[in-house]
Amino acid sequence: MEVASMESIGVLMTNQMYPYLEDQLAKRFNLFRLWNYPSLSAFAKAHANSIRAIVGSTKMGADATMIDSLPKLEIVCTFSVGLDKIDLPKCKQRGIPVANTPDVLTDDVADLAIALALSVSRRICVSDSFVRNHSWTKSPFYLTYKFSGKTVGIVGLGRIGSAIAKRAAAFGCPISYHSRSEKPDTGYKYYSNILDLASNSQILIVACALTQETHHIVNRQVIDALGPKGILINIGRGQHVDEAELVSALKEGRLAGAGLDVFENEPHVPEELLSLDNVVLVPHIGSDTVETSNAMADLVIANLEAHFQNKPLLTPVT
Ligand SMILES: O=CC(=O)O
Repeated sequence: MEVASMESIGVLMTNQMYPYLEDQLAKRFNLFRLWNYPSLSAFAKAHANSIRAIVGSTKMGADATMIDSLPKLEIVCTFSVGLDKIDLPKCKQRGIPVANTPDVLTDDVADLAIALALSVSRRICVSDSFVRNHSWTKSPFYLTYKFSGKTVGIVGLGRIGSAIAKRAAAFGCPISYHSRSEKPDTGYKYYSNILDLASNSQILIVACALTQETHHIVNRQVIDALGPKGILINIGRGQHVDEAELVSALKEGRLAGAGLDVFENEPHVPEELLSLDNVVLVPHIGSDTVETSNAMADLVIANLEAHFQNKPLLTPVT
């Protein structure tokens, strides 16, 4: 099928993501924007039979209700590596392939994990404010803590976890990890139990996928095992961490600090975190660079075009 003949194919974007992606989709397909409709049911009533593809994101994917309301749906693509907003069993049951955007974002997310670990350890954000608000003219900044050489524990040694490990190793950090199964030939120490990983780490970095098994994988026990000198970094999903427990631990000095890209109820962040000097908070920007966002958008388009040309998907979720 020629690219031009795809113009009649109905594609539903679930929410506003990235203008370049939206423009490219609109150029190639018959693009429907869900946010222009009062509700999914109002949209489905008008256009259910037109939609052959969904493009979702970390904010809104494709849940069972959406999938069930689109009888002609053939493929779900997500502008993300994470699949937690897609009902995968439902897609499987309907024989609907799913494609995400792995690999192209790995470097950025791993870079951010290290940036957060450095920022928390060295209090980069607080010391930046210290200069801006002229405090430096009155006193020197207080001493912070070293990052190089700290023991780093990684939860989830997939593509992103491995990229974080590589970077942390370059800082002279001994690396350990926890995952469902031991990975052969990594040279990193494996812990089958996250509590043991946390007890043996000074910095714990969450980099696994969000599933039922990993929901609140960082709970009070894990936080206490990491201990009052420990730092937690989360570039996975907010739901990996019991946020209420994290807030209490930080307030009570049972944890030294945290660097968070993700939150349980994004974009809402617990008020208590906002006044703490020992946390660095960023708005789920792990892959949000121009280069990577473009690459992710191109991958979404390439997967859709492959599907509608009966070619194999570039990055199918298996
Ligand atoms: O959170 C970002 C992603 O899943 O790509």
